[in-house]
Amino acid sequence: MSFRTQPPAPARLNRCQLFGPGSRAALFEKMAGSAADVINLDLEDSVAPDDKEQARRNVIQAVGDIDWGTKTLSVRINGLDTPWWYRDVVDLLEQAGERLDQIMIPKVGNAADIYAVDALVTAIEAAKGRQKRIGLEVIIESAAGIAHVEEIAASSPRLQAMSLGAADFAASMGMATTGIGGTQENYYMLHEGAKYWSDPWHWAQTAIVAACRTHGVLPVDGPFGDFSDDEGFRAQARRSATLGMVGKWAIHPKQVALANEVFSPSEKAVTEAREILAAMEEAKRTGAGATVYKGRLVDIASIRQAQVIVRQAELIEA
Ligand SMILES: CC(C)(COP(=O)(O)OP(=O)(O)OC[C@H]1O[C@@H](n2cnc3c(N)ncnc32)[C@H](O)[C@@H]1OP(=O)(O)O)[C@@H](O)C(=O)NCCC(=O)NCCSC(=O)C[C@H](O)C(=O)O
Ligand SMILES: [Mg+2]
Repeated sequence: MSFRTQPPAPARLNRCQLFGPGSRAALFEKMAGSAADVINLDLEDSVAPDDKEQARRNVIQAVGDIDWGTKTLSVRINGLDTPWWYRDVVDLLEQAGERLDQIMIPKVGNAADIYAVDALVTAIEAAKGRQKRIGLEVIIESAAGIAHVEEIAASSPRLQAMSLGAADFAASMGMATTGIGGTQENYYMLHEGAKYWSDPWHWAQTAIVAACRTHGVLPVDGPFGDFSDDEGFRAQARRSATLGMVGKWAIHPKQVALANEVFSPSEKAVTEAREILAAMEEAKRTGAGATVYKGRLVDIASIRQAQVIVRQAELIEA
């Protein structure tokens, strides 16, 4: 480990973030009753321009009126290139109750974007005497966002989570697809006449995970657009989990169970992780730094790997 140790990410569940348009107030109770760990009430791209103000009013009322249980409650504001974002922040922080946990900033391009929102949030919190410090989460969904991903991850102590927004990311990068996440038909290698599909989201995901892990932020996979394709969602989510992401968005309620399934370690994985920790305790007792578990090497690094799984299981059990 470097002299500068890796800060822990927020210790809370973030397996699924369920989105719903702020203009569809009838969905809010259903979202609150879902099994998602995080709720994102949207003021941005799922809300038509003419509905922006009503959606903002709906969301402000819903923050206080609905029982959100123990979920993390987040509101996605409009982008900083629009005329709506400052009013989203001002009205939310002046009028919404203390139940609000986070503001999600879309399409961030550099650390200054977060600085601007942080400054506004900080001033309103002080002016209004808000007791709970609002967290921030961001979406990396542009060429600039991924180019500046590390400075964005380091930008504010308020920053809790960072998601990859595959739809806007693809558009900004000029990718030849209208698919939102998942396998892309034309992204393949050819070997002896057979096609082998590769993952065009992989490099952006690993850049996000590395930036997040360096600065103690939760890395999250964004939307999977085809909500009729459960296996496609599972495959995408499993790749994200393998890379170190902690959860995935749901843009339809049927995706919540899929995300929770993939981002909760299986009983078998938890048992193995606990057995590895026990094996290493035993090795330590005998003065060894490495031992054999089920025919394979485990050493001190294996303790850190096993702890990732055990900590996640403990959060779920709590
Ligand atoms: C995708 C939808 C528009 C589909 O809505 P609908 O046609 O109503 O779906 P169903 O009829 O299949 O609904 C079945 C039941 O589930 C309820 N429902 C629907 N959506 C939600 C929801 N989000 N949360 C909770 N419950 C929901 C329906 O009311 C039905 O209930 P019942 O009648 O009692 O059985 C819609 O799901 C939707 O609007 N989804 C969210 C869209 C959204 O928020 N998009 C923004 C995030 S993705 C994005 O922005 C891209 C990203 O930024 C990027 O760039 O990648
Ligand atoms: Mg987007």
